[in-house]
Amino acid sequence: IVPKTTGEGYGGDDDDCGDLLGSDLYKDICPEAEAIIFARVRLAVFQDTRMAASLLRLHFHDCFVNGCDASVLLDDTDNFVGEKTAAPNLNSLRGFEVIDAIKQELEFVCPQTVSCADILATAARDSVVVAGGPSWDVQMGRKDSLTASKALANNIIPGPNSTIGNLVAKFQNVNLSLKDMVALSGAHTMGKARCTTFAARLQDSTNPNGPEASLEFIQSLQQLCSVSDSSTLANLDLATPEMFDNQYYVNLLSGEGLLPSDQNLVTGDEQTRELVETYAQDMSTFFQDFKDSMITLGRLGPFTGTKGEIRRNCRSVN
Ligand code: HEM
Ligand SMILES: [Ca+2]
Ligand SMILES: [Ca+2]
Repeated sequence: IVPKTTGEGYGGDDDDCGDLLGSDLYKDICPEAEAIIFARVRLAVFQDTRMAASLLRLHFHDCFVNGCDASVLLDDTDNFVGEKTAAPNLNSLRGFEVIDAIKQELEFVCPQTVSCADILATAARDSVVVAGGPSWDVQMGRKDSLTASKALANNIIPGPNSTIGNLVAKFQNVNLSLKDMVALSGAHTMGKARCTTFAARLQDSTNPNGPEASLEFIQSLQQLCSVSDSSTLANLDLATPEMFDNQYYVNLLSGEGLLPSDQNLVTGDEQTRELVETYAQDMSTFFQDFKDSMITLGRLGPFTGTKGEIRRNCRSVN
């Protein structure tokens, strides 16, 4: 395995952070692990199709903050503040119970063997597969953190009103490229967002720099969000919200991206617009780039080496 060389503690080949150990780590020590995770993800998505989106996002919000170490799963306690109450996560992240159920079954079959961080990475992959997207081998061997950082979660995860410069900077901050950013944004081909996250779109039916959203699209959002209920949701992909496909990019080209940050991929920068055009035209290029970037995302360390552990319960340190 070639570790990604990075600075700032990301990448996992410095100090005692360890490294990923390959995709067949559990073959001998917990051969049922991947089948158990897949079955649980498939069941969860069957019961609630949005769960595929939610599980994918959990892995993203984990990896951005101190790497893929399941920090996002730690519950707050009287003397510990985790990441769950950070602005990008609060009243927004879902799927914790699915991860709990997977962990419980794995602890029964092979105690303290499969890390919560590896479960997150695998559940994210399986969610994409179940929703009709590409598959890839998940590199295993992440350890679970003993800590979390609410401050970092607040600062490092991009928000929905980010400019293109902001988006690129926040991805580059964790050593992900502009291309990774555009490809990974394709995750918004499924799932939902609250009205508060796209309020800026309700005003902006005429965008001087890019494709003009149809009045119908903007009006339907205005109507949806006119009810003052902070939990009202819209589909991130208005056409195929439950399918993992390249429709998200097609929507962007017709001005029908939901989040301001989504639409900025077309209006804000020539390089990102060209990638959007490529992915809108060619699903297989999108699938290839998406899985490459997911593997890169999943390699964000530290993998915490001797400092980490394999939690028995994903919500708390041992
Ligand atoms: C490029 C910068 C990104 C921004 C600004 C962004 C922002 C957001 C926002 C505001 C929401 C709605 C949250 C809510 O209303 O509760 C959302 C949902 C979502 N995001 Fe992102 N996101 C970005 C990148 C990503 C990436 C890289 C992934 C995964 C690889 C991802 C996966 C998702 C998914 C699947 C949902 C729907 C979740 C659900 O329905 O439960 N996003 N995102
Ligand atoms: Ca983390
Ligand atoms: Ca879709």
